[in-house]
Amino acid sequence: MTRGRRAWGVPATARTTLVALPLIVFVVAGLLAPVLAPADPTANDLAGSLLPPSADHLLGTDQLGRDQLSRILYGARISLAVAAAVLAISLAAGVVVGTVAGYLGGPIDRVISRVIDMAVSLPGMLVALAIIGVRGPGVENLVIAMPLWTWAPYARMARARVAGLRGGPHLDALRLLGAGPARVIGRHLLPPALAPCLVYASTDVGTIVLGVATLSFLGLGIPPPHAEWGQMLIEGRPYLASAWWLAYPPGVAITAVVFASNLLGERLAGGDERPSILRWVLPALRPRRPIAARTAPAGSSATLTAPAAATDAAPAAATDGDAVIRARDLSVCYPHGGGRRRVVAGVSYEVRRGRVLAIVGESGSGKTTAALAPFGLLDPDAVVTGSVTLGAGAGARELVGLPPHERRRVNGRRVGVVFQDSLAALNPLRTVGAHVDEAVGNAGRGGRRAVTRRVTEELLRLAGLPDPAAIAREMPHRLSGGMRQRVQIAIALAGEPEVLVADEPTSALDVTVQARLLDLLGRLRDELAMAMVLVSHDLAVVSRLADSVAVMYAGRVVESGPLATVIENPDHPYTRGLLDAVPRPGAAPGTRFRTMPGRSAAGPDDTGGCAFAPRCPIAVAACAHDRPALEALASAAHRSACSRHPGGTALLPVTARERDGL
Ligand SMILES: Nc1ncnc2c1ncn2[C@@H]1O[C@H](COP(=O)(O)OP(=O)(O)OP(=O)(O)O)[C@@H](O)[C@H]1O
Repeated sequence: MTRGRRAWGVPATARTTLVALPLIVFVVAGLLAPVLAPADPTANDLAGSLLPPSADHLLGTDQLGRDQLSRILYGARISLAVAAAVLAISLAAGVVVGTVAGYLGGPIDRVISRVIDMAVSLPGMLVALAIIGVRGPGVENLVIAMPLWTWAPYARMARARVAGLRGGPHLDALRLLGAGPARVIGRHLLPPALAPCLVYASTDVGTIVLGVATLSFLGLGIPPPHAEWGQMLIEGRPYLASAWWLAYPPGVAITAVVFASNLLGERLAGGDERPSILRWVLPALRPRRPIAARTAPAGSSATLTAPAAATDAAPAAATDGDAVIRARDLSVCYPHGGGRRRVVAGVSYEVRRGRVLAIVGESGSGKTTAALAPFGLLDPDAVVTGSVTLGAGAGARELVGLPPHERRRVNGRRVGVVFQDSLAALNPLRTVGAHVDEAVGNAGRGGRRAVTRRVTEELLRLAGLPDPAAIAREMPHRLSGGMRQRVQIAIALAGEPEVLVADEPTSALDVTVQARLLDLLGRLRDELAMAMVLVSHDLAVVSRLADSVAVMYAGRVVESGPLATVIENPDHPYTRGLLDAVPRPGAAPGTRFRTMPGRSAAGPDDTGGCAFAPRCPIAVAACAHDRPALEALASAAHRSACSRHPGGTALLPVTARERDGL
């Protein structure tokens, strides 16, 4: 049966309420006990002892003449208050400890995980007995003793949830916004960690109520004369045969609460019905109709289109010497088998204001790593070397090796990033508006709530989203993929960045939405004169937007230059292979696109010669051991790393400046 549907004509919410009804009744009864109870639950009346149920005493009286109904009502108050206190402590301690362990990972996580394992394996009731045995019975000691074993399952659940989220693009996006660990944990990891714990807590209510009753039954819980259900059970036990109304009502109350809490927990865990916070956390469990974008349709981006004019001609906003980002000899290593393995080697590029550099290559060629390395967005164990300068003159900043607190002043302000997986990059718990508000605040462009929201709506409008006020109130999963990418663009624009990095921004979208998004990026580039780095495996996509291109293979740039030159006169056999695999204008109907044989080589240092040689149709023996350098061709800006130069263009001598730039 589909979740949320009616069974026997009863809606899911009504069935959940029905299941939870005994719990709800006792919570309300406990809260209203001073109003509802007909008598003082501790007032003795020996003349009226052991009276059976009657109109005066609906549940009779006990051996001291105390009204049983009043004691049941006050018993609910005490049992559920202790359960609430124990749950609050266990939840808070467990979720915080588990979240910190899951977030930090490494040795701290391992130590905390062992402690959690030990706490879970302890016989909880024995621990509570030992502590109460030393400290004595009483509400306070119960509240101290019980969380000592009840916190551990929450910690385990929270740790598992956060460890699963730790490496996600959503956290990369937050780091990019300049969020510190406290903000990441507090705002973005605690809520999802809390969700499964809340489901478990609904079951735990019954366990704790039963535990309190058991301890009271053993004389170690709530001491007399307090009305407590376990206490009432022990007092009624000798009268089971003669005065059944003493032991049965508290027994029924305990059973009802335990059953209701277990059934409720089961329903919530099964996803049949969720309180609102869980609905935010697990949005995928409900079928949703994405809101359709209302922007005008555009043409397909599936064909390769060379720019009309040679792309050396800068857009109006750009002037020579406007380089906003310059990477020199950028390399990235990861720990590997006791040593290090380079995955990107000696990459150099520069992008000027109002220009777009596309980094293209097959999967695993290192394009994302080369594009994100300057901004500290790789895994923490990545070792980045070389130099990347952001800006020019007095505002220039070296990004490689920037300490985290200084990086926070760059990311989200001077640099914006659009990630490939828009759903993963956005927090499913927060509205679109909250995401953009945060980016606006971080960029120092916010103010009072209403002012920030106005800026947010302006950014959403700039990103081409219709009805920004309504979109701001939506949750990310309610939007289509194209709209979520526009939200990411709005977030990236919040700091009016000098550089926008878009990592495969359109690869999950259909061609029409892809084309609209690329047009939007092109418009923003022109209007805001940003430098853009566009990462893509698809030359057809980049041909729509890029001015220059760097083709990467096995962690190295193998060809670079103005887009029109590279497309019309490719030199490297790998670039030719990429071009042969996409539709080109003027291709005869029925033309078959060729795919390159073989698979991409693993890394830049895996072979002594040209990494592409094993797949190259024109390789000669020397290619296997001589690694060709990136050399300038007929135009100094067009460079290729192939010793055979199948483009047939003459080689120019390379100056030191040219060797370092595009
Ligand atoms: N955390 C990591 N640890 C070790 N190696 C990594 C790590 N991240 C990436 N790599 C390696 O770096 C190389 C380049 O990866 P990268 O993601 O930059 O490639 P890509 O060209 O962007 O591919 P894709 O389009 O599939 O993302 C790959 O060989 C990849 O396995």
